[in-house]
Amino acid sequence: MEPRLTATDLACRRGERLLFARLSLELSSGQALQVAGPNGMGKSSLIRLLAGLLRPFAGSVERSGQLALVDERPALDEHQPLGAALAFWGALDKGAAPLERLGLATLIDVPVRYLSTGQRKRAALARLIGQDAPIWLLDEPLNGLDTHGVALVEALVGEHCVGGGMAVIASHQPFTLPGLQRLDLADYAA
Ligand SMILES: Nc1ncnc2c1ncn2[C@@H]1O[C@H](COP(=O)(O)OP(=O)(O)OP(=O)(O)O)[C@@H](O)[C@H]1O
Repeated sequence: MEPRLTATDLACRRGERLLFARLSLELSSGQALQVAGPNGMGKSSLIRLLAGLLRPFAGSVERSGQLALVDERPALDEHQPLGAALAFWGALDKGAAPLERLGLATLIDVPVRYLSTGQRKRAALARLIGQDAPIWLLDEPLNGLDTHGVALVEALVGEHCVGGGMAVIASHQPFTLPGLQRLDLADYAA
């Protein structure tokens, strides 16, 4: 089955505030979309709506295909060495995480709590790839990464899409990818 992600007439309310409304999007195999907008516009909220973790105030989200989410919480045991923490998920996941390419191979004995921000982000990417899901939802995937890390994420997303996957990238930073679509949340402010 072809992966697909469709949002129709979405509105999002957090607390008493309506953040955005009348937002529709449709992504299919091979496509990537950057969600941009200033702090607090609701980029993270949109990612969580698309993931099914938040209920829309109005509208609907339809999805076919497994999804994998990267946000600021990598869901790795802080007390375990990185290798063991990743192995926990590796036993459940279908794919293999490219530790060497992600710059993690020399860190497998380091407890997760000692990892730097960028190293944590790389570990989250290892989990993302391990999940082997066609739909990637990436909330600020470039945070904490150096220029080499940024280029790596751009390359990984490009390869994922060429391989038939799709990605939604919430980021206020420039993201370089051929054919990248763009949605500015400010255009949907309620
Ligand atoms: N549980 C909540 N209850 C009430 N308001 C919330 C809740 N969670 C988030 N908000 C508010 O919703 C707004 C949007 O938050 P969100 O994290 O989606 O924004 P964002 O565009 O991702 O911001 P940033 O770029 O700063 O990460 C913010 O004003 C935030 O304070």
